[in-house]
Amino acid sequence: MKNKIHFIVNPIAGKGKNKLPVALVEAYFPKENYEVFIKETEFIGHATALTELSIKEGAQIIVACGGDGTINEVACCLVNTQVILGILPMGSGNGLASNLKIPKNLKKALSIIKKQNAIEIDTASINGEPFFSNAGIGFDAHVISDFEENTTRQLFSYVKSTFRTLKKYNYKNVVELNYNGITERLSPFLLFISNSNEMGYKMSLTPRASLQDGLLDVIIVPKLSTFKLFLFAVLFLFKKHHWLKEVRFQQVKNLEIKSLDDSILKIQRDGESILQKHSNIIIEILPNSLNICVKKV
Ligand SMILES: Nc1ncnc2c1ncn2[C@@H]1O[C@H](COP(=O)(O)OP(=O)(O)OP(=O)(O)O)[C@@H](O)[C@H]1O
Repeated sequence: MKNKIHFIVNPIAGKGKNKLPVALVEAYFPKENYEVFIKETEFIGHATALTELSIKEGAQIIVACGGDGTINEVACCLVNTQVILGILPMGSGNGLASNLKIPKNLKKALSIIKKQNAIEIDTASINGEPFFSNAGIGFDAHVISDFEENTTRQLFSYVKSTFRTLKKYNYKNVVELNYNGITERLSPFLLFISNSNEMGYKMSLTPRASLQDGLLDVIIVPKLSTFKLFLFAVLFLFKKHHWLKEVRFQQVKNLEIKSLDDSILKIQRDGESILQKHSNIIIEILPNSLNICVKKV
C-alpha cells in the first residue's frame, strides 16, 4: 500500500512567498510508492480544517509547512493519534523546528521526513487548547498582539512591536499562581510557559526546557523598574537573564493562573493571540502525546 503524505502549506508565513513545488516533493516521494497531497491555507484556522480532512483521507504523515502558528493548527489535530507530524520550516521564528534541529533548507527538511524517524514529544494545553512551543500572559502576549497588526511577519516587525509595547506596557493585571503546591500573587512582567527551549530566531527565555521531560518550564518575572527592564533586555540578548535576581524558573506539570480582578488576560499561544473568555487559566503538560519526524542522530 502507498504511504499517504499530506503537506499543508501556509503561503503567508515568514516572508510570505511560500510555495512547495510539486516536482520537488515528487522527487523525494515518487508516485509509485507515495500518495502525496499538497494543500494551501487560505485563512486563519484553515490548516486545522485541512488537517482534519487529511486524517479522514487516511494520511499517515501530515507536514506543517510554515511557522509555529501553522504547526499549532496542524498538530492540534494529531495529539494522541498515530498520525505523524512533519515540519517544513517556512515561518519567521520557527522556534519548534529549531529546537528539533529541522533545517530551513527545503531539501534537507524533506529528506528528514522521508526517513520517517519519528519520536514522541510532550505537548501542552491552555484551557484545553493545545500548544507545542510556548504560551504566555505577560509582556510577550502584548508584543504578539501588537505584532499581529503589522503587515509583515519578520524579525524587524517583532523588534518594532517590542519597543512599542515597552512604551505602553502597564502592570494592571494582578494574578494568583498555583503550581507545585505553592500559591503566590504578583503583577507579572513575564509569565512565560515553555514546552520547547526556543522561541524562534535562536532566542530562548527557558534554555533548559525539554520536549521530552514531561514538564513545562515557567519563567516568572515580576514588575521591574525601568533600569531593571533595560538590564533584563540586555542580559536576555546574551542569554544571561537568569543573572537577575528577580528572574525565577519553575518546572511544573500544571499551573493555574487566576486574574484577581476578574479581568480577561491577554494570552499568546505559539506566537498567536488567542481570545480568552475566562479569567482562570489552566495549563497542563501532556507527556509523549505527539509523534514527530526528526533527524536521526
Ligand atoms: N492564507 C492565509 N491568509 C492569512 N493568514 C493565514 C493564511 N494561512 C494561514 N494564516 C495564518 O498565518 C498565521 C501565521 O502563521 P505562522 O505562525 O506559521 O507564521 P509566522 O508567524 O511567520 O512564523 P513563526 O510563528 O514561526 O514566527 C497563523 O495564525 C495562520 O492561521
